[in-house]
Amino acid sequence: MSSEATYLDDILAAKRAELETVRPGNTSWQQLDALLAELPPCRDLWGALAGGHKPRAIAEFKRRSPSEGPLRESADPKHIASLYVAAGAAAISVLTDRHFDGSFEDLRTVRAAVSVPVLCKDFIISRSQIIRARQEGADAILLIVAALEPPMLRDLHNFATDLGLQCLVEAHDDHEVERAMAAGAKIVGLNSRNLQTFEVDLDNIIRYRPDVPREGFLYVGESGIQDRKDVRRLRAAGVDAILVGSVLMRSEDPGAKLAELIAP
Ligand SMILES: O=P(O)(O)OC[C@@H](O)[C@@H](O)c1c[nH]c2ccccc12
Repeated sequence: MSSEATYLDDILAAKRAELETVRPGNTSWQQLDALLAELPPCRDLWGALAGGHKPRAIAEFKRRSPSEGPLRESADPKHIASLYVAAGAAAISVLTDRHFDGSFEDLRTVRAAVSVPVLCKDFIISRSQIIRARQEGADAILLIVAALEPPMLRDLHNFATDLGLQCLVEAHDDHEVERAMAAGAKIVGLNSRNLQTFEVDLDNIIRYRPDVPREGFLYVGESGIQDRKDVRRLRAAGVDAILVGSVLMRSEDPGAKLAELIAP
């Protein structure tokens, strides 16, 4: 990790402070088993992304973002999620972090409104957050390589998997892709947005595609996707799925925009 303080560092510091006020204590495996027995099984993100016409779409519900500002602040998650699914979304990502005006309420609302897998989009640095995500109805979580030292990334990946969650593991370059796979990631995301400058470079998604084997892994292109031309380039490069948010949330008709993006 770089020594310069970045936007990611700021969010992680806020997250640590938040977690300290929660003091979850240690949950025993017995307690966890009891908890899991009460919860519905997770929906299969891998299965949703693996089949059908590529790239599959993970459509994101995001009210605002530090990089883009307000997108659709008073949006109704149930309505937007239904539009996404009708337009062909394979899965839905929901921001739950407060820097994005996200919440677990949004996650629960979306989970109840659709039958596709729902990804909890947050800055996860602890087991307690993973338990919470599972309890709130997440089918999958995001783990960010740049936010976690290798042993922690592996531990959280294993822990989430034990709870039945699938992980989208996010990298920004070839080194991080390697770390993701070393931690056991099968669904690898390449985030085209630079976390320091917020600049987006879709070429990075294409550049690092060869670093992830086509068999046994899925490769997800994340962030900055704007139009059909972008999607066509990513499709030609062999990207399995795209994660797209801002352009949909800003659109007058998010469903129509998604359908246009992923049309064959
Ligand atoms: O809104 P965009 O540019 O279409 O990007 C979606 C998604 O990739 C982005 O929200 C994202 C990717 N990784 C993250 C980590 C945390 C918060 C947000 C993100």
